Amino acid sequence: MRTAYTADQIRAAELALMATLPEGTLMQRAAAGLTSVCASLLGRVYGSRVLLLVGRGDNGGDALYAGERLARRGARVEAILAGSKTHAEGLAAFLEAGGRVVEEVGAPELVVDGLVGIGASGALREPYASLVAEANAVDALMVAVDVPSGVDSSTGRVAGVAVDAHVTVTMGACKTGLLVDPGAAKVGLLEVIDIGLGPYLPDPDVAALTAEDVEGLLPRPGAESDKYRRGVIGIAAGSDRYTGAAVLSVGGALRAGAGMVRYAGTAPPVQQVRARWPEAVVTELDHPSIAGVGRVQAWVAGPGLGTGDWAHELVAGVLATDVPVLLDADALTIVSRDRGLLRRAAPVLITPHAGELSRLIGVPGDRVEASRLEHARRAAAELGVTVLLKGSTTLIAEDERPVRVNLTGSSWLATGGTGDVLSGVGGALLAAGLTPYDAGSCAAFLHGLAGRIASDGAPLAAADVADAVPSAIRSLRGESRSGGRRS
Ligand SMILES: NC(=O)C1=CN([C@@H]2O[C@H](COP(=O)(O)OP(=O)(O)OC[C@H]3O[C@@H](n4cnc5c(N)ncnc54)[C@H](OP(=O)(O)O)[C@@H]3O)[C@@H](O)[C@H]2O)[C@@H](O)CC1
Ligand SMILES: Nc1ncnc2c1ncn2[C@@H]1O[C@H](COP(=O)(O)OP(=O)(O)O)[C@@H](O)[C@H]1O
Ligand SMILES: [K+]
Repeated sequence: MRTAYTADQIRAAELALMATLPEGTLMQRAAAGLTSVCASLLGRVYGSRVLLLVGRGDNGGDALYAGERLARRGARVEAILAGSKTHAEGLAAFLEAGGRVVEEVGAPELVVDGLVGIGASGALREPYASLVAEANAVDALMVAVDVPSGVDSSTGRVAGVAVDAHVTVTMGACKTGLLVDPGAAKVGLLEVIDIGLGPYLPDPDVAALTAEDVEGLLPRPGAESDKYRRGVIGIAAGSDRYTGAAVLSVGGALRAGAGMVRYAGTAPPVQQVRARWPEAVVTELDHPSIAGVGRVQAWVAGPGLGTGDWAHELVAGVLATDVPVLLDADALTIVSRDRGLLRRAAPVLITPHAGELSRLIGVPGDRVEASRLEHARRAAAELGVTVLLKGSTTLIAEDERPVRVNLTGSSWLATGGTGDVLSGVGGALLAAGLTPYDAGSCAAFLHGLAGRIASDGAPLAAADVADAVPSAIRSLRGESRSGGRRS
């Protein structure tokens, strides 16, 4: 499990650790780690040109001490002092080692962003904002110290301009804002420097599953398994107009290892599902009731279903059962108009994108996008359900638990129908007995990995993602060894 923490959590842990150590030890550890990352990026330190952007706080101190070390190894290190004051000891050490203070960005090979770290709040003020815009435009490697300046370390919010880092060297432990978009998109490669914080860290604010975790959570059939025990999933999706959503959701469920898929829909999607997935047991509905579908261990409702009375009645029927339900797409529109439907004893996993979540909690979509973590948490608490918020980083929120962040995925997944596949994958895992929290996190992980495999750097179609889910599951063992990094 990869874990991340808010600025307050990190600060409290640092204070506890600092009390056990001589003054300045932590900053020297941070600077040593930062120097070693910069040195390996530069390849040859001697003669290289490095620019430090130095703010007024300890983030600037880290940069100055790393600048000192690089200067001692023969780099030509310059610093722009952008704060109203500067870390005095760090500056003295930097100057002593031959570092120079400059006013212009110039033409460095590598820029160290030490403007602000966990002490920042709100949009970058001047002169930082202009300096960041200028430095982003320079053709140089950009290394952010602790956090790319402009990214809120606790939430991932980016209120204005932010450093576009190639590498972020973060101290002690990962910060939440480095994993959550829009901030996560500014991080580049993430390097965590061990400064001895481990024993002082509390329960994490957010967590990300690794391939090893998913491997451990996924059910695997054994000698005693049969199709019913592996989990039967019911899928109420598709409509006369949107037949494809049904095919994709059923495909996701079958490829993710459902023991059996029972599909229920009107004649046109039934025809399509039958043709593409003869494995599915289909029920053609002539009225909106799942009464004749047969026993299932979990339901998926919503993809391509429509939002009229017919769909409303069908979704209400699904939610009236006593099994876990995954609601996606049109079912989310239906429950946002009739939230009472969510009052039920068995668990609900909802899988909205930002627009759907905005309708559910009555917050404008751009605000949800800007503060994804806050709104995923809020929806989970307000609605009493598990929320899987889709997007470039997918979040899984449940009241009183660390939010899970998914680190797999590929921007090529931004194409119609991939969400339908995800609903089937999540539903199959619910039917297999995983909790909504684990089913949602594992589904997001596998779906992201399948997206990467299906794409391999080129466009994909949603059906390819479903087809790649078995490869994703097969690759978990290899990924466990390599750490499952985001591409
Ligand atoms: N503690 C430790 O043990 C260790 C800490 N370490 C390092 O220290 C860093 C934290 O240092 P920090 O606390 O000094 O805060 P930091 O982020 O450098 O600067 C905050 C200053 O910036 C300003 N400012 C705020 N918002 C702003 C904005 N929007 N736009 C412009 N300015 C803004 C604000 O100034 P003010 O508004 O008060 O004038 C405030 O004073 C941490 O990230 C890590 O790198 C490591 O060495 C490991 C050991
Ligand atoms: N930029 C992106 N990077 C990674 N994944 C993305 C990106 N955009 C969308 N996705 C993923 O693609 C899927 C899209 O789902 P959704 O919006 O429901 O589409 P649809 O309704 O067409 O199926 C989600 O799993 C989402 O997390
Ligand atoms: K920084």
